[in-house]
Amino acid sequence: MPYDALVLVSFGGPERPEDVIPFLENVTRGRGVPPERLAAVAEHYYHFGGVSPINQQCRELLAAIEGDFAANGLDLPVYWGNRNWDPMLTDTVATMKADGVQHALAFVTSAYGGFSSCRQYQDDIAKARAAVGPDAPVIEKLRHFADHPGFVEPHADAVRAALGTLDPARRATTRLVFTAHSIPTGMAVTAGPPPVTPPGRYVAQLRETAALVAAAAAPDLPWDLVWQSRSGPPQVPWLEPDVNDHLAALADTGVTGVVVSPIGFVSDHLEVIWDLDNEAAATAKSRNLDFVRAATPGTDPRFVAMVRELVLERVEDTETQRRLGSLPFWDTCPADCCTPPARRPS
Ligand SMILES: CC1=C(CCC(=O)O)c2cc3nc(cc4[nH]c(cc5[nH]c(cc1n2)c(C)c5CCC(=O)O)c(CCC(=O)O)c4C)C(CCC(=O)O)=C3C
Ligand SMILES: [Fe+2]
Repeated sequence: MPYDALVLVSFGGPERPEDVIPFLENVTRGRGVPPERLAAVAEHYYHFGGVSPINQQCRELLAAIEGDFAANGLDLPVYWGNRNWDPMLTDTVATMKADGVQHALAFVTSAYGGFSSCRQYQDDIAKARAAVGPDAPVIEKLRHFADHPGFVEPHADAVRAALGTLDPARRATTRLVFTAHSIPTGMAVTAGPPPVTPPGRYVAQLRETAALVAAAAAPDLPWDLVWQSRSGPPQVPWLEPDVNDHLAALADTGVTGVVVSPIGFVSDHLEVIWDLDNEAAATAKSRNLDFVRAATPGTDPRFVAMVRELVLERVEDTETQRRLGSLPFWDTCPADCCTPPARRPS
């Protein structure tokens, strides 16, 4: 085993009301997010007592990975560090160094390519290593897992279960609506190694995952891929349609119910429990649409086992790679992949 640790790398979130604003400042520094948007998002966090669920979800995933490694004889310590809030990745990498870790793998809680979901995490790792100094452990990010059965199957089961709660008599007018975080269109068209094939790797992978989940869960139903949680100033174009606009448009065409599946995410963090369970659900209600939100993988044992499989496929030969899709994929992103967006003053 050429690796001596795994580090779980995630987004991070506040766990006390007084941490909400400093957290949001970390997320949006230099990114041109308007102050009104920040104030509105702060309210979403205050609605839940200033506690984002994401850190607790990471603790649970960490414990589940440790349990899975132990049960399968994989002797690899597991660490956890975030981009935006405690435990910050730089502190984690310092601890790893102090513990003698030399060559770690990183599992990032995002399945897809693109700047925010892949390149920025690699930049976070590089910055943390630079801050820790020349003896910092080498850290290699594991591959995109958008089409891994350990990710697709839990999403598909969740869609099936959600559908099961809707009136079967209305199935013919029910629709699957897959969502992911909207990103600026300029970021979408630079997602992937240049020359980027339109629509860019983020959108292409999401479309493929949506198709895989739909085919496994409900091949008879039509589906759409739409976007949620738009941020940024109104004059900057982001991926559209927004899920709320889309639900309203569906209601106008005679659709009676929707299953909303957030395939862009691995756990029920704030953008799921607020933007979907609250906002999108209210939009559906106002249009008389039956609405049910499908669960995210969380600590589904297949998702947890996937992390071990991703580690082992790195060590063993590539024949062991399990995947359901057909987009090109690789272990190591080229250095010029998913170039950073121009920084804007905040
Ligand atoms: C692609 C993508 C993912 C999926 C990949 C991944 O999982 O990493 C994701 C996840 C998340 N985004 C999150 C939270 C936020 N994202 C923001 C802002 C932004 N997200 C962006 C993109 C993404 N975001 C972008 C392009 C921006 C604009 C600013 C910038 O260019 O960076 C803001 C600022 C306020 C606002 O919403 O405007 C917040 C608070 C949380 C934590 C939720 C919790 O606390 O439970 C999670 C998991
Ligand atoms: Fe975000």
